[in-house]
Amino acid sequence: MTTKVPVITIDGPSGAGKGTVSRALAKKLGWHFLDSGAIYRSLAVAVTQAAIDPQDIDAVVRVAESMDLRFEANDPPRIFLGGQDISHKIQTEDCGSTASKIAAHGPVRQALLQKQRDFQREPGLVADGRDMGTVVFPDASYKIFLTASAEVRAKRRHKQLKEKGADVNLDRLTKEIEERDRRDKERAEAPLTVPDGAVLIDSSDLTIDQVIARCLDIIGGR
Ligand SMILES: Nc1ncnc2c1ncn2[C@@H]1O[C@H](COP(=O)(O)OP(=O)(O)OP(=O)(O)O)[C@@H](O)[C@H]1O
Ligand SMILES: Nc1ccn([C@@H]2O[C@H](COP(=O)(O)O)[C@@H](O)[C@H]2O)c(=O)n1
Repeated sequence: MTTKVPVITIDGPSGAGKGTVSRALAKKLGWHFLDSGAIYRSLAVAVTQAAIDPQDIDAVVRVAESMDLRFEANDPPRIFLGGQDISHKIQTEDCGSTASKIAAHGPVRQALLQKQRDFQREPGLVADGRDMGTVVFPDASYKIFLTASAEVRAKRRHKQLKEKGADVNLDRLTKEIEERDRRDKERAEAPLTVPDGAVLIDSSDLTIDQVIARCLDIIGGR
């Protein structure tokens, strides 16, 4: 008999707090954490560094299949591409935007599918992304859809980037995030949507700790 490794999926739009909450939950539970967006962002870095046209899907797929990614679960977590620390490079909105353009293509998503599923290891996994509950882990034990108003999400992202020393303009950032969300929702392949059976949490008026408490309630305080 095989025992299923439990998975909690947290999907939602940009800046809803998925990464923050997923990481905290994984730490509380002593489970693994998958930041699937970081995989798409790393591919965007790899494609840019190789001077490949993001529209050349065959070439992007080849990079996706061969890229050597390593995650280090430090605080903050670090990510290495072929030994190069790209943890800072993947954080820009430009990188998020390129990631979202290449993520719209089915063959690219297919090339990254197993890399994400490999994170499902004992004792459990908290997986953050856009299609965790719909495509990557459709049999997840618990599914959460975390959202917040577009205005709140843009302000959060603006504050986050400013704190990291980035020179960002709120109006421009709001437009870029709206454009990325629209692309993620409207694409034909694995669009961002509320998975069947997911519990919706709107974090617009909740603190990070309140969101974590709600998630723990949903999974029965495991
Ligand atoms: N409930 C909250 N209240 C206030 N700030 C929050 C809340 N949740 C998250 N934040 C802050 O918002 C910023 C974005 O959060 P986070 O990176 O977790 O979002 P995300 O959903 O993972 O976004 P993306 O999908 O674009 O990576 C962070 O600086 C985080 O600390
Ligand atoms: N499961 C996922 C995760 C991410 N993407 C795409 O990557 C972009 C960046 O993701 P972040 O969570 O790091 O902001 C995102 O906008 C999506 O286009 C995805 O398609 N599927």
